[in-house]
Amino acid sequence: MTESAIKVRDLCFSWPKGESVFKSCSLDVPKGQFWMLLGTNGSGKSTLLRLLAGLLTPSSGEVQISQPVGFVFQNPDHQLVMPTVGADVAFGLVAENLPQRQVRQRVEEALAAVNLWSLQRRPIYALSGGQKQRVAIAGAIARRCEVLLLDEPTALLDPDSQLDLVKQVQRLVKSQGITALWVTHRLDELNYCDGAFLLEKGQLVDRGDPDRLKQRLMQVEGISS
Ligand SMILES: Nc1ncnc2c1ncn2[C@@H]1O[C@H](COP(=O)(O)OP(=O)(O)OP(=O)(O)O)[C@@H](O)[C@H]1O
Repeated sequence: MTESAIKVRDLCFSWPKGESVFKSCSLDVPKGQFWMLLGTNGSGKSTLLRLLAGLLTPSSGEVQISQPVGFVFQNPDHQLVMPTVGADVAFGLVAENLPQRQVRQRVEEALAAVNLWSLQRRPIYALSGGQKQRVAIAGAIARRCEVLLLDEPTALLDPDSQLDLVKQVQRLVKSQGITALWVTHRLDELNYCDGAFLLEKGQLVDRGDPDRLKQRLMQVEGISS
């Protein structure tokens, strides 16, 4: 049987004022695969990612996720904190207290993995939106993250950069054995993943083959292929 990097069982979650988001949600993401999470506005996609990352605590149920976990937000300006590319990736390693030489090596490897090695000294403000998202991903790779959670990482990117980023993550999953869960509204991004979940009002109503889910959503939205 395939090993799961993310395993959720009977997850329940309500906001403090009592608004229930998940009543009994269960899912598995196989290790080393790239899965996407789709659903209408307010269906609970971001809340689920935050529960998986441990940023929110379930009311009940179980979340098992391979550690360490990296999180990529919709807006990279909310997570890049240092003045230059190399310094930002290195900043994520501070807690590990590694020797300087090892930090440098990990930063260089991670930036090479996202094709940004030559921009190590570039100020963050001088990067495009897509390059900033790749710096955020490099931060997770430098920390040797087993799982990458990406919350609409292409929402603020132009169409070419959107597809570049999704292809980049597909390559990383294959080359580094990372498991990725990517939230999106864009059906063309489904062409790059191994599987997808469809969330409706906190319930997983479909899961599996991305092409089938794409067809289903195109019918709902009245788009012809
Ligand atoms: N901080 C919060 N406090 C209370 N309710 C919240 C909070 N954040 C989100 N919600 C509510 O939780 C539900 C799920 O929201 P969530 O942001 O997870 O949906 P989503 O599927 O990611 O939506 P979108 O596609 O619009 O980003 C919604 O009803 C939303 O109004």
